[in-house]
Amino acid sequence: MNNLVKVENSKIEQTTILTLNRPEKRNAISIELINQLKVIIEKLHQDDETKLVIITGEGSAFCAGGDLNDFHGEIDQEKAHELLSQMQEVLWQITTLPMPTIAWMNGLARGGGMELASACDFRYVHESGNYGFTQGKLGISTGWGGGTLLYERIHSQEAYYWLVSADIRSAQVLKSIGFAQATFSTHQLELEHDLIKPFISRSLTQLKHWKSQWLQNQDLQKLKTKMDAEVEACSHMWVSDEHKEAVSNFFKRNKK
Ligand SMILES: CCCC(=O)SCCNC(=O)CCNC(=O)[C@H](O)C(C)(C)COP(=O)(O)OP(=O)(O)OC[C@H]1O[C@@H](n2cnc3c(N)ncnc32)[C@H](O)[C@@H]1OP(=O)(O)O
Repeated sequence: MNNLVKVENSKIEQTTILTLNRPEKRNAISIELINQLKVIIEKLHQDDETKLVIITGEGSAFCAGGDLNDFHGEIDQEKAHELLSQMQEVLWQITTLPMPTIAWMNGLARGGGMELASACDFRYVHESGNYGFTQGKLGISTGWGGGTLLYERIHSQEAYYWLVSADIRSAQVLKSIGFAQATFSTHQLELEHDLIKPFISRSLTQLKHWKSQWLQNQDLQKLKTKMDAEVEACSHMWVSDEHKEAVSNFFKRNKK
């Protein structure tokens, strides 16, 4: 089995780094990748030693969103619901992990890649990347619960407008609207990076306490209900002609 998600555990720093590992597909999330992520995140829920989880991508991209070969345009509403639910469950499990999580966005992100980043507690973005909730241009909405999470991360009117406009934004803009906490310029993720050091210099007990406080501050039951509603809404848009055409245009564009 290919490791579509690489897992590195630093015993000294008690940090686990998950690297999406399909650089040739810009780390698009396939069904197989979802299955691997599910197992890894489940294990982290039982982990009493990890202080910090970092999610990043191999190569030039953080994540190009759902793999449009698997999440293709011809599936029916029920199948779309089933597939979207699987990744929504992964996002939910990431959101509720008992330790802090960082999306280390090493490069561009689109669609579901932005949803995945929204499930993390913090987002640090590469200064040369560009980032967009582009679902709107594909005739759908966010569908993994990441739109709901976006409303938790930035001002609600800003979130609303970003989802409608579906525009692609720079790292600087992400920081200015509060989606990203900071930008970085390095191409290598080092645990001694100034953005990561504050986390690993705290004790496990402190970090778990702050994470639990962070989760208590959100109404998790309501959040889950809203994420479920998002999956349902997106699954109905999945079968629209507009969406089918957008997916077909993407593959035609890539064949040129
Ligand atoms: C609820 C989930 C909703 C979703 O996430 S729907 C998907 C949203 N994402 C997208 O629409 C992104 C589509 N991709 C793109 O726009 C561009 O590929 C992107 C990410 C800007 C990267 O551009 P470039 O660096 O120029 O690379 P490229 O276009 O030549 O792509 C390299 C190879 O990766 C593949 N790829 C990129 N994004 C993919 C995707 N989402 N699903 C399936 N395959 C994808 C692309 O087909 C190409 O493969 P190949 O080399 O032609 O075999």
